[in-house]
Amino acid sequence: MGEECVENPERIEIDADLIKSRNKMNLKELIHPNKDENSTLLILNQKIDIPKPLFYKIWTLHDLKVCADGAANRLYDYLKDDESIRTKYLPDYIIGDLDSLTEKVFDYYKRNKVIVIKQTTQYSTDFTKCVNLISLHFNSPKFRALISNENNHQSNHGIELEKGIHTLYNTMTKSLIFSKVTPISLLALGGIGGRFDQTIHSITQLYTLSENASYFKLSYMTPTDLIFLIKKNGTLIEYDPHFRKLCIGNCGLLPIGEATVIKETRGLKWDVKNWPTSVVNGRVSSSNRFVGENCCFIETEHDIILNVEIFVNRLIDFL
Ligand SMILES: Nc1ncnc2c1ncn2[C@@H]1O[C@H](COP(=O)(O)OP(=O)(O)OP(=O)(O)O)[C@@H](O)[C@H]1O
Ligand SMILES: Cc1ncc(C[n+]2csc(CCO)c2C)c(N)n1
Repeated sequence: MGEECVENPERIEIDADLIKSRNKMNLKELIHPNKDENSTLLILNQKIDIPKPLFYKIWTLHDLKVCADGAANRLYDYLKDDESIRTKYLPDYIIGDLDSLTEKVFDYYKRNKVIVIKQTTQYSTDFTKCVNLISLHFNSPKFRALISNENNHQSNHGIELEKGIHTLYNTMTKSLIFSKVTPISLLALGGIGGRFDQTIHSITQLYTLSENASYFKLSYMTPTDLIFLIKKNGTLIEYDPHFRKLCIGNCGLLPIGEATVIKETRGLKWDVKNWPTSVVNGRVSSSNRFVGENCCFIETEHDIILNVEIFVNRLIDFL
């Protein structure tokens, strides 16, 4: 069958019941995780640049809060207005090689009983140290026991200094039955749009977690976008019509990891069928948008990255 592209009106009805999709997701749940999942807000080392009420709300909606190294400086600075606020928003963990964490911020969070774990390896990023830590936190009773043992406080919480977190993680995954693991909704702030190597590394994490630790549902929130991975073989993306109308703008289907074919989309302004897409040949569905009243269906031959423009000033009204 040849390729097709049709231009739809601004609103169309999509009958979700008629769509056979392997995966279903709700757009809002990327920010407001479902209560039956474990959830983590991961703060990466870039200036926090979203409205404060939204940040506070997102914070309270997540079970666990983790700062990657210098991200703790960013959190500390973001909450500079009022000391009492700062003590309300203490992360559960700070982890990294601790090269960017300032002494003042290190002392502050240590004093306030935040668990600070040093990992010196220069063969993984502080981001991946965080990801391994988050999985251990939720899935390893042994790790939790190590952390809660007061005797370990002075010795990096009993975690070997170079790459202990990776060793513990690798041991744990050997006995982890993935299908039984409670999904972890992981919302990362920062990581995109600053340094380009870091940005690309962040994108690699969408693919590698989907492949190797699929219980993670990772997405990035920036001041302009939500960015996440759509698995191959069909995903139905659902949303509230008002949420779409007020909080959502453009979207892009981005074959960053590999070229693919978009088998079918239903509910985009420009819906396609059998549409080859690749970064190399320059055929990418950018500046598209959701026109399905309450859902959109996307089916691709390989995993693909989706960015959805968000209006951060309005999000708070829907959380
Ligand atoms: N400029 C940036 N743009 C995007 N993401 C960033 C940026 N700086 C840091 N990050 C993210 O925050 C994490 C923690 O930041 P940190 O400064 O500790 O970086 P790092 O892992 O030590 O890398 P490097 O030593 O290359 O700066 C990084 O692993 C990365 O995911
Ligand atoms: C081939 C190769 N390229 C780069 C690095 C450097 N590196 C990768 S992750 C990291 C930690 C950042 O905090 C550093 C320094 C390496 N080890 N191997």
